[in-house]
Amino acid sequence: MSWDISLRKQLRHGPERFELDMHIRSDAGRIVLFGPSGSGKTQTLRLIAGIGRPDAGRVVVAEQVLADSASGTWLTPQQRGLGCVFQDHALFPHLSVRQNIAFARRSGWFNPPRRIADPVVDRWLRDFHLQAIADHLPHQISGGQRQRAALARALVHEPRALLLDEPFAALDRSLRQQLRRELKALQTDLGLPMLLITHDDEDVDDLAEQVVHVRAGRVVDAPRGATTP
Ligand SMILES: Nc1ncnc2c1ncn2[C@@H]1O[C@H](COP(=O)(O)OP(=O)(O)OP(=O)(O)O)[C@@H](O)[C@H]1O
Repeated sequence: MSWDISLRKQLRHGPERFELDMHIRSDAGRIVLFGPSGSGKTQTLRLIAGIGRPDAGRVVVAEQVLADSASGTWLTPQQRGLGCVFQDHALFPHLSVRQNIAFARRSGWFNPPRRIADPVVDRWLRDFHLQAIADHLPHQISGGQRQRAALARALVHEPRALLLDEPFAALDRSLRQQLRRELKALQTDLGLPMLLITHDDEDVDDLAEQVVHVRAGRVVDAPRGATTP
């Protein structure tokens, strides 16, 4: 089983409450979480990644138990070995593209040297067509190149699965299509389970092996008129 997720959490913001009660069991390589704004998609991804604890639940990814409230199992985000690209996970602005990718390979907090030589980093720079701008800082490159660099950084430590929160947001249509193709090929080649959040029908059509429709913190049957792959 690629994904066996069961999460319950109550979020409070002043007088408002939000109940997340999310259950996903699937063998699909590429799952898309699809639903309106505020329906709980990002919270689900964060809890799978280990950023915050559920009130109760279980996270099993690629047969590995990453969290299980019944047995008290709790792996930290680092121990989970997941590759994450969140909307707010910007690249480090003071590090070059090469250093940003290399950073994910290091266990300490020291910045990698500017001229770091690492064949694994070179491989991902090559695969994501980033060699020419490897020594540029994030503000010196395009949005598409930044997205590619963030994906390369998520992949460089050979994660057991990929979690992507709107990875193509803010890209133009042709760049989205190109990155979708690259991501799909990569996922197929590596056999890496991938869970992706999107609002874009074309992402759903092109990428989803399975669409999980989310409403008000829960999985629902495909609503009438919803996109199906
Ligand atoms: N830190 C928090 N404390 C309390 N409530 C929160 C917190 N973060 C999010 N929420 C609430 O949880 C609900 C789900 O938020 P979430 O970010 O998961 O939605 P989403 O489906 O990813 O939305 P979007 O598509 O706009 O990114 C929302 O109602 C939001 O207001």
